[in-house]
Order: sequence, then structure tokens, then C-alpha cells
Amino acid sequence: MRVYELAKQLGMENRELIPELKRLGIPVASHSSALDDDSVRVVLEKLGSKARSGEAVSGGHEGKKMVRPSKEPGASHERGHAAAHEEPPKPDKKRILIKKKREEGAEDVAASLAAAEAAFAPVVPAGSEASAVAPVAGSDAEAIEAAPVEPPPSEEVVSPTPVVTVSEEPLVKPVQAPQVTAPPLDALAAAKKKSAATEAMESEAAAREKLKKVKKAPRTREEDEAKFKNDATRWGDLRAIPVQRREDRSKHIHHASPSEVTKPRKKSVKLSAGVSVKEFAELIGQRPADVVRKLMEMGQMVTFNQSINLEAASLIAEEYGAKVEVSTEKIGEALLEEAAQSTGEEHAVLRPPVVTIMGHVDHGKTSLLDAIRLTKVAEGEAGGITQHIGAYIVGVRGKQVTFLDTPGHEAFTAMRARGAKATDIVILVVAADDGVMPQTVEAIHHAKAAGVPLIVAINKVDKPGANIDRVKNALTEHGLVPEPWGGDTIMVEVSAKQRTGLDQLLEMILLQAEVLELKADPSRMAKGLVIEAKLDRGRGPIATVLVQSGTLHVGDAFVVGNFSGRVRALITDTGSKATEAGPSVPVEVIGLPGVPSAGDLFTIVKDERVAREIAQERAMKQRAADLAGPAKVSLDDLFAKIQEGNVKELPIVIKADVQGSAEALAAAVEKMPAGAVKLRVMHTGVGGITETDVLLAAASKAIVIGFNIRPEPKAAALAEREGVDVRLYSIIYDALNDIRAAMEGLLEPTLKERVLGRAEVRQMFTIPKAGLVAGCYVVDGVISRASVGVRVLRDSVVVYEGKLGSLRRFKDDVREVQQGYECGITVENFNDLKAGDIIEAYVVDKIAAKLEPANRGTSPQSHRA
Ligand SMILES: Nc1nc2c(ncn2[C@@H]2O[C@H](COP(=O)(O)OP(=O)(O)OP(=O)(O)O)[C@@H](O)[C@H]2O)c(=O)[nH]1
Repeated sequence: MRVYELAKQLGMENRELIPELKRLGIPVASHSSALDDDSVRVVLEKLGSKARSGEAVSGGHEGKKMVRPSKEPGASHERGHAAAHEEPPKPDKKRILIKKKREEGAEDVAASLAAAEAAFAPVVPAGSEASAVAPVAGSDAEAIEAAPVEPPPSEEVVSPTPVVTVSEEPLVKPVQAPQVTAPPLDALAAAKKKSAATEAMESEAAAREKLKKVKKAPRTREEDEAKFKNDATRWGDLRAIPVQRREDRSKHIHHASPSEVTKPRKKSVKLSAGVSVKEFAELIGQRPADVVRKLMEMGQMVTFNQSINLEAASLIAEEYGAKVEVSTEKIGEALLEEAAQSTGEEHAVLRPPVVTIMGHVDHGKTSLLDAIRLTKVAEGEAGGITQHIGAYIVGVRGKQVTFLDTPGHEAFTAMRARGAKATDIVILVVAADDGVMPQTVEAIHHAKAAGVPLIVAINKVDKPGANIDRVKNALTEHGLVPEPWGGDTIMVEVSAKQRTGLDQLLEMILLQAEVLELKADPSRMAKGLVIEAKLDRGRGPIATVLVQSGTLHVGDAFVVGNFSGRVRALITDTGSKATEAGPSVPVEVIGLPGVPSAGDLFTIVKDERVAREIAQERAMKQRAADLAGPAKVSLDDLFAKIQEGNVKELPIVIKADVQGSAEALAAAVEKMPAGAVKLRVMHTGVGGITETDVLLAAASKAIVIGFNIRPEPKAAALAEREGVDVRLYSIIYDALNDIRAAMEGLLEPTLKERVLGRAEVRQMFTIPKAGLVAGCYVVDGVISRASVGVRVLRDSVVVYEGKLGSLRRFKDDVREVQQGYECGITVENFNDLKAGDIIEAYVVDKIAAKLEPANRGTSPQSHRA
């Protein structure tokens, strides 16, 4: 037998066997040396028993020491001691071995470890070790069988000294510090080595864990679902979970009942105008953000809460496989009209009158408003501290009166120009010491134009110069005859300063209100008028709304002008919060998305969608109207409008240089035979055309005729903006002729005057040869020799009309002088220029060529301003 065969038989390495053989006195040269039978027997006897005992030991160890720690402290100590006496094994060898063992599987881990222990332990008599271990093994055997055997975790396996690390802790727990009682120094050294090795192992394990994580399968579906659910919740809409995923989720969760698989909400969605992007996204089961993105790609920048364009909605819905049906339900203004028609005033009850105060400058409008308010606050009837919200309510013997506290006819007319009628009764204030003045007359005309009854308050009766009869007389001339004199105008003598006559005035207001039978139905959805609006720093846009019918509640959906929203809060004129406001009650409304205009209608609608849709429709219409330009009546298109049946009456505002001319013109106009339209002179006045005149005309769809006067620059600009036709004449016949021609459709707007510029006369001086020259400053535009003519204006009244004489800068004649420069001007055949006069230069543009030039209109005076 050869040495290597014997080694194989013994399970030893050749290099291990050879020294053993030498020790036994068997001479061998190499692993291939031959051995005789005797030698083999001796060796088998000596070494074979050792190998067997090792096997026996390993067999006895199997699974025992590892799975069950000894409960005997002695045993532990013994083993610890034994380990301490062991020659510390070479860590690398051990690791190789352990790795190998790990590969063999967890089942025989304990056995392998035992074997390893045996292999590395110093050769000790087989019996002694077996006896040291056997009792422990034996005592634990049953326990192991009873206990469920779990493969120990790798940490246990990698421990180089598993026996030493045995603790009271269950095995599944990672190895803690070894519970060795008073370990000797050697043991400590071993433990140190062990811990280094453990560390290495642990880091390896950690790396493995990491790798595991990296290789980890992609997010599970449940996680995906959770994420999307979160997203959807964030959008406040569970239905927004993408269709695909919802399907997946349904399959996953309900696979037991496949019939419940959720499909996209609807194959076809019904859309009505005004649906918001968010609502649309819900309908088609998409996220609003995705819809917004799609819209952006189409070039439409909208937010979640804006309404979606129906065409765009159809395209997007199709992309997601849903069809769009456009609802044919009534929309927008049509819906509003329907609501207005269907709900009559069946439950109408009396409502407080709404009063506006008008009058001439300084006649005491503000004083009167304040006096009434303060008296009532003092009496405790107004309910505490009042604040300015544009209107207030006062109580009079259990009844109420609402005052709009922006005095003056400008506000009144501006509101009316917007088609709004807020006022039921006008209080005309006339100062007893001053009498009827131009603005008093204007106010009378404004009130008449609006069809609002007047009550005259003759103020300042406390003043020594007060002459009440004179005031009454003057008023009679304007059609206001006091009741005692046989007329029907209520006149009350008051003193705002001394607060006298106020109660009587309030009584008269209530009396007038009774006559008017002002009623409204508080049970309807509210409708009101914006009387003031502002942007408050803290509270955002605020509008004071005068409720005209119905009751306004907090939370109502409204539309005002081009805005829509929900009423967030209501604040009364006393500064207190309210939950609702009935007819004739002014309240501040908070919750508007923007600042509306005074005069805008404030309408409550059934829901926000309708409100939004109406607001957008209005915005669109307004844009179209803006593009189309102003749509007021003018002489140019009067005939066309008559033909269309749009005009039944032509109101006229007449302004002239002197009262005589104004009256003569008015009388002539009123005497004109009534054709298809009735001519009505609604206001005559003396002086230049003012902004108020233009506003009045705009509110009444009237035209303005100026006789020998010019509009003030601001009024001209306003007329341009509002589309009010202002015609200027210097011959009454021309004016009448134009009106007649316009009514018959014969007026042809062939020539139009265009003002080039204005120069103000600063100083007059005489120059030899040239005569009297006006030293002027060009205030706007240009003064040019190319002008057809010039007009001399004194306080907006035309004092002369002719041609430009000379135009000079210093001593040179020039063609034109621009705005901002000084020049010397003479007007042909006119030597009466005065400092302060305005010299206006104009040209006449030909608008259309005519086959047969009319013989009228050649004079510049008869052309449009
Ligand atoms: N003596 C006396 N003075 C009064 C009375 N009412 C008003 N005044 C005075 O008349 C002046 C003008 O009063 P306001 O109330 O400002 O008149 P108003 O019409 O509002 O004036 P405007 O706002 O400029 O149009 C003030 O100096 C008041 O004190 C009154 O009853 N008696």
C-alpha cells in the first residue's frame, strides 16, 4: 500500500501522514512510498482510532451545541475554559472552512462547526473530549427534538467560536457579546480575534444586504397604487387615478370577483359650457394637471378653476378614449333671463326707499347727508358706529330709508350711464340764500331723464339771506311747483347746520315711498347693484352692493360684471357682520375675485358653474364690443337705427353760448315734425360742453348739440370714449337741417373736422406794421398754416371763427409751431384777442367722395367735432 492510499483511507493529507509515519518509526520517502502490511496495520491502529474518535465526537455534537445553549453555568464555563486552552486557530483557514461549510447548507451547519472544531483542536484523547461534551449533548437531545428546529441565521454560522458565543438568548437573535464569566486573558485575545473576524463577516453580510437591496425588484404594484392614491388625495379627487392603474389595482385587489374591474368612469361625458378644468378632469378620469398640460400644448393657459373651452375638451377627451356630448341646457345670460321671468314678485313686500342727494356746489349736500346720519346715530336708530360703505340706512319710526352717500349728479348719472337704476327718490338740495343755480337745473334734468321723483330740500334756512319764496319761484320755472301752489312737488325747509326740518324731510321721503309702492320679494335669489368697489389691502376686492330684490346670503354663488365667485362675508354699514341682507339693504361683499365697477349688476345664481360661465360669456361679449367700438346713437347712423327699429326717440342735450340761443334751438327742435322718431330736448344749458353733459347723453343715448361753444378737452375725450355724438354749429338752420336729414337718412357724413392744435394767448403786444399780435403758447398739437380755419374760444365759447393771419417764431414766419413752443399769432379780421383766449386750429377731412356734393355742410361750423 502506498502512503497516499493510506492517507486517503485515513482521510488525512499526505503531508500530515508522513510525519506521523516517521513518528511511528516507519521510514517513508514520499507519498508514493510503499508500506508493508504491518506498518499499515500499526498506522491504522494508531491513527485510525484517532480519526474515528473525531468522527464520533463530531457525530455527538451534531446540532446540539448550536441550537441549544447549555443552561448549566458550569458547562459554559468549562467550554469557555476549553476554548481558552485551545490554540487559537488561524483565522484565514477558519474562514475558508466556514465559507465552505456555509455552502453546504444550513442543515449541517452545526455538524460542520463541530468538525471544524475537532479538526483545529489540539490532539487530545478522544475520550476526554467526548466525556466533556457528551452530558450536555445528551441532556439537550430531547429538547431539541421538541423545539422546532430553525436553521440558524448566518451570523451564528459565521461566528468563529460558536461554542463560546452560546448565550441565554434565543438562537434567532443575532449574536451578542459572549456571556463568558471571567474570561481568561487567552480567551480575551481569542475574542478579540473573533470580533475582528466577526466584523469582517458582518461587513460582508452588510454588503450582501446592500446588493440585495440594489437587486430588489421594482416597486410593487401596491406601492404604486399607494403613491397614486396619495397623489389623487392631494388633488382632492380619488377619481383622478389614471385609468390604467385603476384597472390594474382593481384586478389586483378584486381578483376574486373580476366582474368588479373598474373601467374609466364613462365612455362618453356630458359637458355643458362653464365646466371647469378640474371638473372636466374628474369626468374623464384624468389628473387636472395632465389636462392643464394638454391645454397648454394647445396654447390655452388656464388654471384648474377656469372653465374649459368645449372644443379643446372634446379633443382631450377623445385622446383619452371618451366621447364628449355637449349639453344643450340653457346657459349663461339665457339662464339668468329665464330665472328672472319664471320668478315673479308673488311674495313681494314693501321695501325701504333708496335716496340720492343732488344739488348745486356748496348748497349743503354733504352736510345734509351727515346731519341725517348723525342725528339718527345719536338717536340710536342707525345702530351704532357707522362706517363709510357708500350707503347707509336710517330708521324712522320703525321704517327705514337707505341713503346713497355719494352726493351729486355725476355719480348718479355715471351709474345710470351703465344702465343701472339704484335710486327711487332724489333729494334736490337748494340753498335758500343762493337759489336755483346751473347745477340745480342740471340735477332736475338728470332726475327727470331717469324718471325719478324729486323732493326739494330748501337748505340753509337759518341763514340771514335766506329767501325761500325766491327759491320756490325759480323752481317753478323749471317745472317744479310746490304743493301749496297747486303743484305736486314736495318741498321741505331744512337746516343741515342746525339739524332742523330733518324729521319732516324723512317723513316726506316715506310718504313718497308709499306713493311709489316700492316692493321686492325677499324670498328670491338676490339681485343688486354695485354702488362702490375698491381693493382693500387686507380683505381683497370689496364691493358695496345695494340689494334690490331677494335676499343675499353668505355662501351664495354670484356673478358681477365679468367676475364670479361665492359670498364669503357680508359687512353692514354699522361695521357688523351679517349672514344675509334683504331688499334695499347696502352691504359690503367680501369674496370677489376682482374689483367690479360702480353700476355693475350683482346677481346670485344657483351654482358657481353657472356664475363662472355667465362671467366668461360677458367677458367675451365685452371684448367683442370693445373691438366693435362704442354703440351709442349718432346722427350719422340714426337712420339705420330707425330702420332697424332700434330707435324710437332721439334725446338731445343742447348747450349754447347764451340762454337765448339755447332756448331758440330747443324750441326749434321740439317744433320739428315728428317723423319716425320723437325728438326730445332733455337738457339745455349755457357754457361749454362739460363731462357731465357727455355723461348725461351717454346714459340717455342722446346726442349733444353745441351752439357757438366747444367741448372742454376732458369732455371731448370722454365723448370719444363713450361714443357720444357731439355736434357743433354756429347757425341754427344748419343744426336743424342736419337733424332732419339724419331722420330721413339723408345725412351723409362726408366731411369731418379734425382739430390740429390749440394755443393759449399769454400776452398781447403791438408790433409796427403787423399790428396787434397775440403772444401764444401751443398747449397741445400743432398750430399750422395748413389749417382750414381757426376759432377763438373764450371760456369754451366760440367768440370768433376765421382764418389764421400770421404765424411767427421770433421775427420769422413759420409753417407750423409744435406743442410746448411759443409763437406770435394773428387772426384775420379779428383784433379782439385777449390773454387767456384759446386759438384752435382745425382741418376738415373728406371722409367719402360724393357724386353730387350737397350744398350744405360746406361751412366748417356744421361738421362734427
Ligand atoms: N348756515 C348754514 N350753512 C350750511 C348749511 N348746510 C351747509 N352749510 C354750509 O355750506 C357749506 C357747503 O356745504 P357742503 O355740505 O359741503 O355742500 P355740498 O353741496 O356738499 O358741497 P360740494 O360737495 O362742494 O358740492 C359748508 O360750509 C357748510 O357748513 C345750513 O343748513 N346752514
